[in-house]
Amino acid sequence: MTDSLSAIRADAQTDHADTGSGIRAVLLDLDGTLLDTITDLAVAVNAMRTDLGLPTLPQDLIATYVGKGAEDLVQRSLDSGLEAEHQADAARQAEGLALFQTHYARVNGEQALPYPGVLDGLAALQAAGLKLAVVTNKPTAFTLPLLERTGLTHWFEVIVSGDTCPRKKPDPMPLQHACDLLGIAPGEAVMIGDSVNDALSARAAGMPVLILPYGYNEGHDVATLDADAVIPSMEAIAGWISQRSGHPK
Ligand SMILES: O=C(O)COP(=O)(O)O
Repeated sequence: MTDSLSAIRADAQTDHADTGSGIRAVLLDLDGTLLDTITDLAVAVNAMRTDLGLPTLPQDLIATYVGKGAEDLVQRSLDSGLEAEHQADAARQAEGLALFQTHYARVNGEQALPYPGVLDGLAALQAAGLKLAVVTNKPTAFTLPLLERTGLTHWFEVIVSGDTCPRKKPDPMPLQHACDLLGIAPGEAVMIGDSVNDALSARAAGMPVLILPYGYNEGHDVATLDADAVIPSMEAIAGWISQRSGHPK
């Protein structure tokens, strides 16, 4: 862990739920899964571009750059539409990242909203006795205020952000770390996400993965992902887990 504040652990060694499915915990992606954050992200990206004398980009295009963390979002937003020889060098990227961070700190959470079904879905998972964790590529400095501002913090025993571990999704490390903090094996968790980064990290960690179709997925159809199922909304996830046990609720 690079920052002791980047992971929150509370009550993680208490008795574990037995849903009959072998699943004890649900790991949830943040951007594009729990919260629709693209408006605030696009405001910050375009404010950065304006500061650098660049034209703004359409929000839908910026949405295809979300998923691999803030540095990657800034790099892709600076290089958008440019040939390789004109792409931003390290100094330009650092300047862009600093500007993005300043702007995003100002607007983070202003227009972010839970997707339909998220609150009922979290309530159903919690009622089923499942432990809940966030595993996001968003940096800690933005994750924690965003969860606070949108009233979601209290649902989660563990929060693993993009800078909590040395490697981000699609590496399995942050998912494995969340499981360690929860005191469970990766095979006892299910990952819920919207993108290739969630699907690949879950597969590599050896856990099932369910995909929600409304997020960002870097501009690609979610049907192309290697996932156990594409589920229409968070409300359906508790049902999927209980059906997996052969004892539908
Ligand atoms: O910050 C990002 O790029 C995406 O964050 P996520 O992992 O919650 O989708």
